[in-house]
Amino acid sequence: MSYADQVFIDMCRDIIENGCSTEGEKVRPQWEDGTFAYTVKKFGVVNRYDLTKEFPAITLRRTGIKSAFDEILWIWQKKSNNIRDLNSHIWDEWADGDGSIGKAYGYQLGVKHEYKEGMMDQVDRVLYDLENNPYSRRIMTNIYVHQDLHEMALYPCAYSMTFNVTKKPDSPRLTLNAVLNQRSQDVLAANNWNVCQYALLLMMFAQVSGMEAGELLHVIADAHIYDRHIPLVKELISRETHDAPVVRLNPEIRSFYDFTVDDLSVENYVTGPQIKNIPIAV
Ligand SMILES: Nc1nc(=O)c2c([nH]1)NC[C@@H]1CN(c3ccc(C(=O)N[C@@H](CCC(=O)O)C(=O)O)cc3)CN21
Ligand SMILES: O=c1ccn([C@H]2C[C@H](O)[C@@H](COP(=O)(O)O)O2)c(=O)[nH]1
Repeated sequence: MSYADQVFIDMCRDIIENGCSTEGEKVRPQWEDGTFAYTVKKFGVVNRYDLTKEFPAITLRRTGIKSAFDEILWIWQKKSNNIRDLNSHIWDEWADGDGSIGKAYGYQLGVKHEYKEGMMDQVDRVLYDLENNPYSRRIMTNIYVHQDLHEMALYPCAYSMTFNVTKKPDSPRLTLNAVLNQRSQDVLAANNWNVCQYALLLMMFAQVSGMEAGELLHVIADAHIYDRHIPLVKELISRETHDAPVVRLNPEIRSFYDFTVDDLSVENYVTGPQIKNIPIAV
């Protein structure tokens, strides 16, 4: 069993057995047929993944690691808010006629801000600090920008990364760790998707900064399972599991902006069958 399988199974059991239901309450999302999408939820789920041990992919079903990587490049590297720059269709429901999802995700990461060192966006600020000031405790991004929320198709869910550098006693390389703060998590559709994405982001930032990728701490305020997902999750967590896949980035890439989807390799990814057509609450 992969470590991520264990974390995922424990989290789902805890939500189903001890979570609170929003049934009959005032909720925002709806199913395609217009009925309200209620959830069973837990407040404050915290999961820790050590990337020096294995890649945090579940094997209960296949996480689209390549598509997840493509989306993280769309947000963090292309800094795009247009679905035409994305190779999957996961954002189609939230895009306008021109393909834009508004001032969300990639848009915010591309906004330049004034610092003492000059004008930089949040991504370049992180890369600058990792190179010049790795022990800073101020290396973080935040895309939950209140003044722009009214122009976002969906408010950012995974909204902040805090990077923190540590050193092992006998290692020449520094270790890059990160906290991913997420206000809201659709556990079936996107938990492992988000975990794999931010693990890959941490690996990319570590590599181009000459560091080793260490721990990813995932802090989720509202971890929920949608009502129509409950039977799917129950079946999913009863499946047999496998060892974690081996996931590598092309070690020759030296600049964050040079990574492409072809620089990701996923080997030995043995999984259970895909759950086809998971309904997504909009
Ligand atoms: N209710 C809801 N849940 C979400 O997870 C979610 C939203 N809304 N709104 C915006 C984005 C879109 N996200 C999504 C949407 C769909 C998949 C999805 O269907 N994934 C497929 C694989 C897709 C692929 O590999 O290309 C899966 O099987 O998990 C993943 C993330 C995450 N976000
Ligand atoms: O990266 C993502 C993006 C979205 N989600 C989920 C979490 C919620 O189920 C919905 C957003 O609805 P809100 O009412 O705005 O919380 O999308 C995710 O898990 N991961």
